[in-house]
Amino acid sequence: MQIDLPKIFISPSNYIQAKNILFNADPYLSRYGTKAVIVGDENVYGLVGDRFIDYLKDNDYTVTKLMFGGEASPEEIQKAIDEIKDTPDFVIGIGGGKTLDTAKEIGQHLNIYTVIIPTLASTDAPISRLSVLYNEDGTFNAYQFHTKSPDLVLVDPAVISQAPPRFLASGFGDALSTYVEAKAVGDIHGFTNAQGIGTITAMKIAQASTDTIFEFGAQAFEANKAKVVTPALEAVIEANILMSGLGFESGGTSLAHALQNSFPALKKGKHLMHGEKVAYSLLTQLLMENAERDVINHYLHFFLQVGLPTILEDLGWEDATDDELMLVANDAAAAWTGIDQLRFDTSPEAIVAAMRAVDQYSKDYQGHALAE
Ligand SMILES: NC(=O)c1ccc[n+]([C@@H]2O[C@H](COP(=O)([O-])OP(=O)(O)OC[C@H]3O[C@@H](n4cnc5c(N)ncnc54)[C@H](O)[C@@H]3O)[C@@H](O)[C@H]2O)c1
Ligand SMILES: [Zn+2]
Repeated sequence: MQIDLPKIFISPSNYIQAKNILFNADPYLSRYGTKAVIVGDENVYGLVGDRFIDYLKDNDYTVTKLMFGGEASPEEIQKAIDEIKDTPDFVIGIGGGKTLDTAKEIGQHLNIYTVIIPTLASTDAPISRLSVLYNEDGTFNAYQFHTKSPDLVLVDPAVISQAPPRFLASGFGDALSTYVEAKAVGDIHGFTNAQGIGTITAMKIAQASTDTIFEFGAQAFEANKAKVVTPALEAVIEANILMSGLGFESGGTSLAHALQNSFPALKKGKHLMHGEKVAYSLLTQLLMENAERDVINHYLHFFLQVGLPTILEDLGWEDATDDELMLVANDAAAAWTGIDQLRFDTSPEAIVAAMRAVDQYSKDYQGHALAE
């Protein structure tokens, strides 16, 4: 007898969020052993990483420090693994999404515990059981799926509150896309990143992420500008990282993520963060789905409030030709095999049309908003 398509929900073993937890982490880390390897970049070591290593050493851990060079590429990951001589008990990734994806790869490769410490709420990468790999030139390489999710995700809002608000806004872009994309996948009973079909649980969590951000995002953004932790900031950190992470992984990603992955196909434009690319791609998906005007306005209004891209100029593509936009659209349409099953026209022509329509809609929206 054949089984039904399995509904699958996966998650990290532990998520712990508390202000100032980083320098009080010993009780939560000691269960994984005493021999740690830590991966971070120069910037993050300077901000908190080196002090954290001192804290670990003061608490009798032995620590091997690895330097992340900036790209989660197979080459760089292999280089990091080669530097590890003596198998540690656990790996700690500290920093942004690319560093964390590298740490997950190391944990998987060495078959050791994986501890993830995001110093930003810029993506939902901390939660997932996958790493997004890139080529050295920054183009997308592959989604690398692992056999287990992180053992511990340790989130310190005091650290995250010190980062520039652009990072938090990017996290809003990534997280607000989660429900819209999961819904599109759920509508066709499509496969998710958890390698099954979605659950009501994942969909409800994705919805909760959106609701939390719309309710507390603006206040949280201001708190982040002031570099302080407030209940609103704590709420959206949980929404950007935990809720969005659980929602996207077991709910599914669709057009917006396929599209943002393809931005490098057009070899010009501004350097954008993951969540910024997702934000523009989400607006594109909403127009392709023919979402109601109130829904589009809701997202657009919020994106403008927090400085997320809503016009082509924000991407550095104000003079992009249709042929150039078609490069991106073709790449997106080719990259995701399920794309043509979505319940709306996902042809490259439809993608380009929607990208242009977003630009025009936002310009007009802003014009009217200014005139009011
Ligand atoms: N694996 C997944 O499920 C998943 C999900 C979403 C995104 N991603 C990946 O995550 C990556 C994007 O991550 P990102 O947006 O965090 O950017 P990033 O990792 O490329 O860069 C983060 C930058 O912020 C700096 N930084 C870190 N903490 C800081 C702090 N507290 N203050 C100031 N600067 C700080 C870092 O030094 C780095 O330069 C992409 O590669 C994307 O594909 C993966
Ligand atoms: Zn994402």
